[in-house]
Amino acid sequence: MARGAGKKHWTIPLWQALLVGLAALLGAGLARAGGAGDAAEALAAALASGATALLFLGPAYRRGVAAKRLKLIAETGAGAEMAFSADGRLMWVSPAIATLSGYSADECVAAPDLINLLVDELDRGYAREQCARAMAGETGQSEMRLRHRQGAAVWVTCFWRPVRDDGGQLQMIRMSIVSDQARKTTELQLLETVAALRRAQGLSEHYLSRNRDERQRLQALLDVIELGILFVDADRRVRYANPALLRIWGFGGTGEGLLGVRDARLLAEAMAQLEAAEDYRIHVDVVQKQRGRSEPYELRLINGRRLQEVSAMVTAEGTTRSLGRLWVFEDVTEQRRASEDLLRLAERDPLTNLYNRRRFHDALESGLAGAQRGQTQIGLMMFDLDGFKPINDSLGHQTGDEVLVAVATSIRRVVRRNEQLFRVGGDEFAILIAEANELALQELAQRVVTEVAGIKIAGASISASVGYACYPDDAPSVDALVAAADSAMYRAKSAGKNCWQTCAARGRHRS
Ligand SMILES: Nc1nc2c(ncn2[C@@H]2O[C@H](COP(=O)(O)OP(=O)(O)OP(=O)(O)O)[C@@H](O)[C@H]2O)c(=O)[nH]1
Repeated sequence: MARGAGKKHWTIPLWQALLVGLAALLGAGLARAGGAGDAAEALAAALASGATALLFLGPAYRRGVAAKRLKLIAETGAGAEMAFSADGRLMWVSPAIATLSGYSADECVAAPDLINLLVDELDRGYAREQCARAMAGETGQSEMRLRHRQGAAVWVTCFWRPVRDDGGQLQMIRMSIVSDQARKTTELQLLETVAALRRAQGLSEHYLSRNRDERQRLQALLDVIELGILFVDADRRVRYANPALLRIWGFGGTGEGLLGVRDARLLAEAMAQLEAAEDYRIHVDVVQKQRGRSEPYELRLINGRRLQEVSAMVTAEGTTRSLGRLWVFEDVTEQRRASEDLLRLAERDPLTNLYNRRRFHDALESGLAGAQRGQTQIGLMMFDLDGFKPINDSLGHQTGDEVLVAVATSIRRVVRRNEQLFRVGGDEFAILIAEANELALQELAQRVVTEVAGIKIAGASISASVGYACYPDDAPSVDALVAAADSAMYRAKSAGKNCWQTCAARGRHRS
């Protein structure tokens, strides 16, 4: 709207306007009007209707009182009141405009462009549109931001309506401006809170989804892994069991089916499958009291399978509070079988399945060390087949093999618990006898001679020459003992074979 015409914002004398306004109020019914906005409307109507209303006024003193009241009503409203002429000039504005905008009523009336002065840059275009509507005689309201003199934006709602004379002619436009700042601030705070909540919700959904993905990956891992995983909580109830655990222990159902089951029930089911069940129960009691990771424990099942078990207490992050215990079981049957096969290959003679020379030396050393510690005697008996080469040559290598296997089988039958049998060379064997005594050695030597001589294969004549010596009486070391037993055996060969001899120092001869 265009600037006001004069310096003052009243375009007719104040006394005249107030009195005319009061007359209009009386005429229109003040009781219906009620508020400051209506008072301003009445004032505006008075401005429009001009001096004719003066006809209804009373004495001079009453005029003065009414004018003061009307002025008071117009000037003390919470919002600013404005009156524009029909051609858009600001004719009057109440002092409350200073509270809203920081500009005095005089400054507003004098402003060359009221919108530029009062309205925030962002809303100026909108304000001009609204003005054009008002000028076109529309009634309406619009929300916009004023720009306070001190820089802050102030949200307001403007109510505007045309004021017409009795003939319908546009006399002026009346506008009320009410501050919306408090409501807007609350609204903005609310919006910010909602936005913050949405952000928080988005974030938590993001983490939830990440968590779900993480769980899926972990679940997939635990489902395919061959290790049996069992988690038992601090109340000793199952919280998790993966499919491999059910397979390994032969537990029926699913992992969910075990949820909440007491660990004692699982232990009982496990113990029913174990070879040394009581040992395992003791082991479980011991590790339950340990905080850290337990040592691997090997379990032998009655069905021949072997399991390895490790467990560890799980504590709450950053504390020592126990959340329960994680048990991991691995079926090591195949691994053990493979390593036992390797060990057998390394220690045993593949033809006779007797311990080989390598194992013989190990056993000899540990046997001598044991005898030394226990102050006991250990005996070494060596025997070699007589005329084995001719058997090979005449009957074939295959028959020779059969003879070797037959010798191993028959001598294995005559050795006792404290005696170990070895094949130390082609047709050469040894027996290590712990806690040996002379009589037992002689009896064993004779049994060997007799057993070998009794073997009948393809009409071959089979016999053995046997010699023995003892530690520490005949030899003080491993090498010396081997040499002494060997020499006794050769003495038996020299003595005609198919007999036994002890070492030369003792001077014993064939039985
Ligand atoms: N069939 C077979 N023969 C073997 C094996 N290992 C060694 N031999 C043979 O065993 C024979 C051992 O011969 P000797 O002990 O020296 O000869 P011997 O005829 O027994 O002579 P004496 O011991 O003096 O009676 C050799 O001919 C070897 O080839 C084997 O695994 N299988």
